[in-house]
Amino acid sequence: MVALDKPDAKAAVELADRLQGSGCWMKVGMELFYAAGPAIVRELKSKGFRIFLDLKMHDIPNTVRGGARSISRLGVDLFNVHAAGGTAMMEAALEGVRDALEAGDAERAPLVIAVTQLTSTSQQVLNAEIGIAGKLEDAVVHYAKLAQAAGLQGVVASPLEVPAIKSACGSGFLTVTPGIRPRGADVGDQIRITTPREAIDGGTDYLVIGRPITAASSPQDALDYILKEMTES
Ligand SMILES: O=c1ccn([C@@H]2O[C@H](COP(=O)(O)O)[C@@H](O)[C@H]2O)c(=O)[nH]1
Repeated sequence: MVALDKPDAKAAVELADRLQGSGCWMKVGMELFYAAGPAIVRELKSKGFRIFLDLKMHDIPNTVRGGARSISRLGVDLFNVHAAGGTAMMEAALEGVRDALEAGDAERAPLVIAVTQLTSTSQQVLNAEIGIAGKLEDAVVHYAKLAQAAGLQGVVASPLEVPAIKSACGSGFLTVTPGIRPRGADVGDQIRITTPREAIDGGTDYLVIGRPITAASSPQDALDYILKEMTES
């Protein structure tokens, strides 16, 4: 999944066009969606891309239900909420999807997954700033189990936590993992990272990669390099 973190529709579509035929999903996050709105989702869908709408909803259940209803009408393939919003909020997201289907406003149900702990969060920040005690991996697994019990199909986590999530929730529970950095790439604000190859070896289902592709002088070459690294034995 390529994180299309671009400031406007023009820049996003130019980049997506260069990655046509790669088989990649496009991840539309806050920067692009707040600038370009639902139209960018429709445009990318019309070009054949599968879409992860990464808006990380975190609000009261009624608001999330309405948000999920609207997102489902857009025809995205996957969207997310924060597991920290709790069970009632996650269940409300699924109710919103059902509302849209029952009203005939959506053809298919998008997958709904939950953010566990952001990949920019360190063990130290989790304990000392956020105020959650214990091991970060345990907090991630706790959120994953909560999301699964609420009926969600998977979670966003670091690839480092995938083996623990799969062991707690089963291999069919989806893991979508940002925090991917090819060897030698600029780490930026990411803390819990692996290489693409390590993420695959750890059993992740979907890799989310932004700047290592989108900030490269040739995004196509950067993607090819990553795909090669992923498939080499
Ligand atoms: O825990 C999370 C949740 C979401 N993200 C998003 O993934 C991409 C990563 O981009 P890079 O440029 O490869 O760092 C970005 O859109 C984040 O909003 C995340 O990184 N961590």
